[in-house]
Amino acid sequence: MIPNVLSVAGTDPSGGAGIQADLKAFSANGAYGMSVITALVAQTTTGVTAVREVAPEFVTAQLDTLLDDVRVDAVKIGMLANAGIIRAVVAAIDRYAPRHVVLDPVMVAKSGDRLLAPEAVAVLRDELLPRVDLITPNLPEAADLLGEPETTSADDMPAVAERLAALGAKQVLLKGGHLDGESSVDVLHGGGATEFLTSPRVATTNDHGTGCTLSAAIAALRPQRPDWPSAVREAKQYLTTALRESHRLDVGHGHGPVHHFHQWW
Ligand SMILES: Nc1ncnc2c1ncn2[C@@H]1O[C@H](COP(=O)(O)OP(=O)(O)OP(=O)(O)O)[C@@H](O)[C@H]1O
Ligand SMILES: Cc1ncc(CO)c(N)n1
Repeated sequence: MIPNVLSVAGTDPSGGAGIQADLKAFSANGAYGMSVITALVAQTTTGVTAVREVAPEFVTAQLDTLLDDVRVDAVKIGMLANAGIIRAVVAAIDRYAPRHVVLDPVMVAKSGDRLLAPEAVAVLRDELLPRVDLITPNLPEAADLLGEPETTSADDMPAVAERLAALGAKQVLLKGGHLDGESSVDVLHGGGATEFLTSPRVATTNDHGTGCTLSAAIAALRPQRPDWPSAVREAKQYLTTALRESHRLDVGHGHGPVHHFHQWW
């Protein structure tokens, strides 16, 4: 049976990040995609010009309407914008207890624009993080969640991932995309094990929405695979291929999107 996978996130009219990227990644990874929108974001490859946050009660209305009808096999949570929306999502998780939940703790867009109110970071850490199965922070997000300076070395990443696990996340995928080097290194920590996931760094400026794509691919694959490490490794391979194929796109003048490549297209 094809899994039903839900993205709870903000929008990107240019189709590279947020809900739009998630739905493409779900389809390409064999899932049926659904979405609950938390914020309308006027953004493209060059940055964000405006944000309209959805009222928390309307996020709840979308979640309840959907979850009362449809079985959801996995959820990917992205941009949440503010504390009210975080709490609406927390309440829905408590009510419906979805099977697999991935949290990409989106805080700042690649362009530097904030996508989460600074005072909401503590709410995300204390109320949402302990309720999810996997969190996928990049290095600046990890530093913000831990209230410590950002690491600049891959050697430090296992210890950072361990400190994040101590906040209550069952599995932590710490993304090293912001480090320099020949390889793009992530660390997966959970269930008492730590592993490095290393892929060749693709020389491209088409890196808008890489984090969204990775977490969405993980959510799509998890119901189809026996455990988190299998889903995460395959999703990382999917992202590397999507980055490699991105040169075939001509979208915008800034950080372009990745190509949600499928072998039969
Ligand atoms: N040039 C690249 N080549 C290969 N992999 C990359 C490259 N850039 C990023 N990655 C990988 O992409 C994933 C996302 O990493 P990153 O740390 O950039 O996340 P992010 O900042 O959340 O992304 P975004 O905010 O654009 O959605 C990680 O698995 C990282 O290793
Ligand atoms: C809606 C949305 N979510 C996440 C990101 C992070 O890339 C973005 N730019 N926009």
